[in-house]
Amino acid sequence: MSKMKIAAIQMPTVIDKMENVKTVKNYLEKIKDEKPDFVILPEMFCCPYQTENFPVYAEEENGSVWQQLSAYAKQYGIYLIGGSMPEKDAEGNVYNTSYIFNREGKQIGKHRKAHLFDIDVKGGQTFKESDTLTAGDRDTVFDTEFGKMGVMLCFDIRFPELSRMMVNDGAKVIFVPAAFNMTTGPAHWELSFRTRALDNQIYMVGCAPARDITAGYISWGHSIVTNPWGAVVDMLDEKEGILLAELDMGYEEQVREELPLLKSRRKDMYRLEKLCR
Ligand SMILES: NC(=O)CC(=O)C(=O)O
Repeated sequence: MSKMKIAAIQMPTVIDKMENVKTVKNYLEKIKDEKPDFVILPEMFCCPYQTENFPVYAEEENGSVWQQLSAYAKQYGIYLIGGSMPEKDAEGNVYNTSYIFNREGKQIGKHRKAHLFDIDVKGGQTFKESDTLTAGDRDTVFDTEFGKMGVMLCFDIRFPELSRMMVNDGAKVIFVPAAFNMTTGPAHWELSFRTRALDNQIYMVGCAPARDITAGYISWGHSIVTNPWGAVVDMLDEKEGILLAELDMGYEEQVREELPLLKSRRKDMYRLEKLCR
């Protein structure tokens, strides 16, 4: 199958965890006639994005939010990239985790954010995920009838090594639940999605929370799809809404043939010890 339909739900995040889960259901109901193959939610879609909230909202895998997402994937017959939520493990570590469900509601992937968002921009955004979160340690690629797909979380996009690992593992599209802010958003959001799409000749799909100017962390919004040529297919503004797009895997192959960047890599020259120091 060459063409797949995606929907990115740019929803608001409110304090009541399960209210956010209901919002997902309302959106799925609204878009069901569009018959999307993949639906993606924003980073921390059910937990206001603040470090002190992560341990409080955290659930173990199979918890109440997980159960609902699994049920929605099955009910609507979609692949659901469940944005992200705080996950706690048996040792009490908390991760920023994206669960991925197939059309039967079975979990087929799980990504724990590997690069924690610790920044301190003078006169701009300060944030320290590592105050309450533990980092994941692997890339995430899963199988579908359209080929392999990848998921990474927000700050992960800034590290080209991770997307390249996923493409080497066969990812045809990279889904990115994310929440840039009013400092990094205008500067780097579109640029990051276009760059990763261009250097990997791949579709990138970003889904952000809708902007709430009263929130402790203000989301940039602008959910986006970029294509293997590095162009923007579509992008929302900051308001609540849905981005629907068709991704053509045939076009991806065509770009990779016409401009053979992946094939022309000097693998004989690149050295792990030079890339990782
Ligand atoms: N939530 C984030 O990880 C934000 C981010 O990556 C950014 O650059 O902003």
